[in-house]
Amino acid sequence: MDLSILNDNQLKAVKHIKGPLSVVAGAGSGKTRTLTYRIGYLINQGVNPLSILAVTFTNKAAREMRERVVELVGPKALDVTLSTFHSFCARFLRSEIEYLGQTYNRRFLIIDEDDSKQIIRDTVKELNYDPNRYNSNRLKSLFSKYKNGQYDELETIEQEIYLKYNDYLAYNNSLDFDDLINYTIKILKENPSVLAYYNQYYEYLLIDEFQDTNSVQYDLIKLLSNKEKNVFIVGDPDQSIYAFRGANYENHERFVREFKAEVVILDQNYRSTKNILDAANQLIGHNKNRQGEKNLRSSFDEGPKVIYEQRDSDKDEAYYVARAIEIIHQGHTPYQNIAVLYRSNALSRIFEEAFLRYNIPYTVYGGISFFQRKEIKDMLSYVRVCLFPQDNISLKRIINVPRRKIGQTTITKIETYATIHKISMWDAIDQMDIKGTTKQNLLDFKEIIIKMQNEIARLDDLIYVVDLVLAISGYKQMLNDEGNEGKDRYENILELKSVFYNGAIDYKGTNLEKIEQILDDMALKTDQDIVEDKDTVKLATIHQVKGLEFDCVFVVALEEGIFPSETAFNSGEIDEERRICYVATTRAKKRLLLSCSRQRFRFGQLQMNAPSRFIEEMNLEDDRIQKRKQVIVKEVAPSDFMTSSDDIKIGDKVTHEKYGFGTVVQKDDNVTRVAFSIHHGIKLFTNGHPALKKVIN
Ligand SMILES: Nc1ncnc2c1ncn2[C@@H]1O[C@H](COP(=O)(O)OP(=O)(O)OP(=O)(O)O)[C@@H](O)[C@H]1O
Ligand SMILES: [Mg+2]
Repeated sequence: MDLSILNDNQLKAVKHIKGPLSVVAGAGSGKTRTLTYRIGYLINQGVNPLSILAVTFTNKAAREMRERVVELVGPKALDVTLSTFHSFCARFLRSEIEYLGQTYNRRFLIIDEDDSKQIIRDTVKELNYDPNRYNSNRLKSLFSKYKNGQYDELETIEQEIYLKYNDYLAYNNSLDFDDLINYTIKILKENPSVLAYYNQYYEYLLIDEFQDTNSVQYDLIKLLSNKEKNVFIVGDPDQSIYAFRGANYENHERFVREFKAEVVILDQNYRSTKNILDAANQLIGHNKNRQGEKNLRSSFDEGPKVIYEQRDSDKDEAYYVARAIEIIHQGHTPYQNIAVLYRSNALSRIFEEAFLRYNIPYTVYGGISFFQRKEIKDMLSYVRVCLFPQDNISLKRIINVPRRKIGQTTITKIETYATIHKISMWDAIDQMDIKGTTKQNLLDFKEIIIKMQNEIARLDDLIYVVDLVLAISGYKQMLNDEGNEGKDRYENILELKSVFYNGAIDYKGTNLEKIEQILDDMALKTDQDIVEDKDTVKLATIHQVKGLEFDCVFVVALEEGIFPSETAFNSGEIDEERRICYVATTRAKKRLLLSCSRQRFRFGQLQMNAPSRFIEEMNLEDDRIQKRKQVIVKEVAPSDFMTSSDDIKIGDKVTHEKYGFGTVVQKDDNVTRVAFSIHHGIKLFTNGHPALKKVIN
């Protein structure tokens, strides 16, 4: 292992063996690299790889880190536990969940966000509450916050839904993502012998992207660390962008305080050119209450200037980006080294259209992810039911897909019977008294599953699991009958084969044991995990590219109301938005292009937006930005306006005593929305508000 490529502070961190250490460092300063080398260094110093637990933010990052460490020290590194918090907890619970008592057993199902929402919807319906008022999206995020300790109390009806939702999960031996972490903590807290075992087992903990841990994860780290406290955390408080999930950038200081940790600061950036880094540093300098303020230095020349472009319409902006990509691509930058980043998923569409037109190959992160597709979930549910026929949630998904004349009424009847008799639906089918053909249809279904079970157990290569399920279930026939759309879905399913293929290599044990691990992995996939390394331009939200880097980055739709987002009202939230923008700009290695548009269709309405304040804050050397500052000042000359404000309509120019010149961007029955200059952003007024004066051109 060659340590000479590390700088002094990196080396100091890598060589730190005993006791807690916090590496606080800016973007691209080699935090992740330092953590990777430290794992290698520990192993070289004779530390048992089994006693090392390293936590990364995504499964993909974990896989890449494992590959790197294997390169550094060889196959011994395969024994290191390298996973996300959720995967670690899933693994822990697969062996320890029975400590929770009767309700759960090891064969639990991990349900994803969509499943959770569906169960909440069903619960609200069953309790006869208004599904609009008790909207499943809102409740899901509320329950999640509640489970994470971000909320102290739920209102009475919410509490009722919450309890019933949890009962349903427990009854069906299933856990949502939040449960994974909470139950792990619960077991460790309540069972000193289990805690002692894990404390003895894991002697070294390493956490990447520490700035995005929430308090529950923090508690878990604390529990897992034994009295030696060999805890190594790396992170950048300026890149903390998961406040909405309870992440707290102050955890760094808390860690240093509570663990009495040593601190190492890295301030040499090895990713971006000087121009890019200057812009990023200027931007983040506007945040108040920064923790561990640092001044990042670039290791490179100035490089090309950061480019800023404002277009008249969102479509124009997308075409501008497409053309720029073509030029950059012709200059020998592969598509895969280019990323287009935006604040929220909905903004991708207009760029996709432009890329299609220009024949630019692209991949969108997120959206409907591969593993959320119906056909993929159906396939996995079949496999689940083969492994665990008692899994009601999976069984319900596929019992009548393809159609087997088993209607919703029958399914509900079986479920009710099963609940009353405290048995699974699978067992209920045998015991229930059902008439004629329906009974036969149900028995036929069971027969299909039993046949699959037998065949899967006998397979000598797991790559055939998918074909087998497709054929025996009749799913393939069903897709065949669907024509073109069926063909697409069939192709998606074929992609699953590689997952089983890889899983078969990665895991040991019987077919069933391997499949069990593969299913867990898939349940815990994140957006970053899905995108393959094809030569395509990556379209992504900023949250999805944390920790990654690209030669060329476009940050688009940089407009007041979009980025910073309209919902970020107070200065704390604006600071979070600014950190998100900082993450975006620091993904770029060589080129950074910022763009926005004057008009944009959003939520079905035409909206006028001012350029984001963040552009000005980057202090770019760009005449147009300087000129715009002057224009704004000039346009608020007080003599040009009349006083009536009743007839203000969308597109009108207005002025306000405090906010100056602005444009009306939206108006409904009650409210007028006005976009002011970058300093003030979008403001809301009741219609006819006297403070708004229309400007006569
Ligand atoms: N000492 C070094 N010499 C040369 N290159 C380095 C050095 N340290 C790190 N790098 C390179 O710098 C880039 C950024 O490193 P890395 O991703 O580890 O930074 P990071 O601090 O984790 O960034 P982020 O804050 O975005 O997570 C990588 O391409 C890495 O290989
Ligand atoms: Mg990193």
